[in-house]
Amino acid sequence: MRSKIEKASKIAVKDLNLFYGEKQALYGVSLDIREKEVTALIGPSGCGKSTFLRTLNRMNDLIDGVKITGDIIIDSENIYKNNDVIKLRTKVGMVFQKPNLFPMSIYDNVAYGPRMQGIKNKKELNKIVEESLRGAAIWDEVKDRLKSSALGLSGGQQQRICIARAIAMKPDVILMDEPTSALDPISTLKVEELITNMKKDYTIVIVTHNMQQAARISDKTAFFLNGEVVEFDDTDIIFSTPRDQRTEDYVTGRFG
Ligand SMILES: Nc1ncnc2c1ncn2[C@@H]1O[C@H](COP(=O)(O)OP(=O)(O)OP(=O)(O)O)[C@@H](O)[C@H]1O
Repeated sequence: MRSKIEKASKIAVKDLNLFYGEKQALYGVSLDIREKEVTALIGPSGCGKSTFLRTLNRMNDLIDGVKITGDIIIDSENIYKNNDVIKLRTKVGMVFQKPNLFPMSIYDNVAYGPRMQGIKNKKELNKIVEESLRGAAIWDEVKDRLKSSALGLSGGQQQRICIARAIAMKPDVILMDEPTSALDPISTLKVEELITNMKKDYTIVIVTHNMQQAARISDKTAFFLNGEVVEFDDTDIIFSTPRDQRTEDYVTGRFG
C-alpha cells in the first residue's frame, strides 16, 4: 500500500498527439503532473521527450507544420484554447540543455524578463535579481560581480543563472530539457541539489538521459518509447518494480 499523500494536479495532459508535418511524434499521451513534485521524462533518443516537454509551454508553436490534438490543462485552463502564449510562458518557464545566457552582465540577464514585463523600479529589480539568484543557489558566488559578463562564468554557474532567469519570471512550473548534460559531475550535483530544493516552490518537469539522476531527484517518472508513454508512476516503482517489461528492459540498461 502506498503511504504517500498525493499532491494536487497541476498539469493534466489528455490524449495528446503531435505531428511534425506528416510525421507523428507523440501518440495519445495522457499524464497527470502533480504540483510541487519533480516529474522526470526518460526514454531512448528520439522517443519524443523533448517534443512532449515543449508542448507544455507551446514552444512547438514556433516550428512550422506542427499539428497538435488533445488537451493540456494547467490550473483548469486549456492552454491550447487560450491564446495568451506570453502569459503561459511566464507561468511555465524553461531551462535548456546548454546555458543560453545573453552576452550581458549577470544582473542584466536575470533582470531581462522582469524589465520586459515593464518593471523599471531599480529597488524592485534589485530585489528580484537577488531573490532569483538566491533561489538558484548562486547568490554567494556572484554577488560581488553582478555587473560582470555572465559569459565569464563556468558552465555550471551559467546554468544556475539560467535557472535564476527562469525564477525571476515568478513561474509556477519550470521545464528543464537535460539541464545537466553539458555539465561536469560536481556542477551536475549542485544543479540536482538545487532542483530538489526548488520543488517546495515549483512544479518541475525534467527530461533526462541519466537514469541515476531521474532516480535521485524525481518523484514521478514517465517512460517514453516511440512517442508513447509506456509507463508513468512513482519513480521508486519505475526503477524497482515496473509493470511493463519494456520499462524494466530500459531502466536496467538492456536497451537505449
Ligand atoms: N522540428 C522537428 N521537425 C521534424 N521532426 C522533429 C522535429 N523535432 C523532433 N522531431 C522528431 O520527432 C521525434 C521525437 O524527437 P524528440 O527530440 O522529441 O525526442 P527526444 O526523446 O527528446 O530525443 P533526444 O533524447 O535525442 O533529445 C524524433 O523522431 C525527431 O526526429
